[in-house]
Amino acid sequence: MNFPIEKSLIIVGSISTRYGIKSAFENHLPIDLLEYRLDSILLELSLKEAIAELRGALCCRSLPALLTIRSKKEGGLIELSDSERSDLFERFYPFVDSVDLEWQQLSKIFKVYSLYKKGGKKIILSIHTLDRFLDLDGFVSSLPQIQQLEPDFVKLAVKIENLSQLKALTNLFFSFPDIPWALMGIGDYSTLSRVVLSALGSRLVYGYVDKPAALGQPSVLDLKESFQRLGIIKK
Ligand SMILES: O=C1C[C@@](O)(C(=O)O)C[C@@H](O)[C@@H]1O
Repeated sequence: MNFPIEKSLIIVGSISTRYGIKSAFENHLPIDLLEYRLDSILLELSLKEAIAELRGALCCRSLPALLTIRSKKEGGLIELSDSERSDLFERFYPFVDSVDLEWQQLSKIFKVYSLYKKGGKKIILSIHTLDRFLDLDGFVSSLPQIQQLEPDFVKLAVKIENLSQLKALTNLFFSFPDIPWALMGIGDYSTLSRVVLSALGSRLVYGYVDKPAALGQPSVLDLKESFQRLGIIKK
């Protein structure tokens, strides 16, 4: 299935529950890409059940799919070893169109990156700081290494506690205009940050399909309503 790489703003719908797997294709949601948070889905289903349900949904998908399996260190919801995560990423490789990998943990599952990259699937390299704002200087110093890996998107999902932090994040667009950014805030400024950052050029914006996957994450329906009202996307 084709990843909508040509779109300037890609709306990603996060699915975290069994209900979400079942309902996503039936509802006509304003989504360009479905994110499957397997670490969250595994709270409700056994591994065997989750694999069966997800494969069933993905083999006849009508929207491109993104696979995310976060470890606890990356803000994930269940404890999975690096080899368990690698195994799951490999099993679902034929059924998804893109993958989200945490930059700081990449060396532990580098073979997953190589597999997806060689297969031409889209790669999102992410950094999450769910409980604090990012050390921007530290991040900028690691940008050359990140760029060497040629990710399709560089994603930052960080807690924003005041407007100066939001402003600091927006500076990345002007300092590094050639990077395909996916920038978003978590917490009280979650929705405002997604509106501002999407208007300025963030390529991916996340909302939830079934339940919030992060503090303050808006629903995809709320995002669409705000974006249309403000003229960020057409009605
Ligand atoms: O990294 C992200 C962004 C996110 O944390 C959000 O804030 O919308 C939601 C997660 O499911 C996704 O993997």
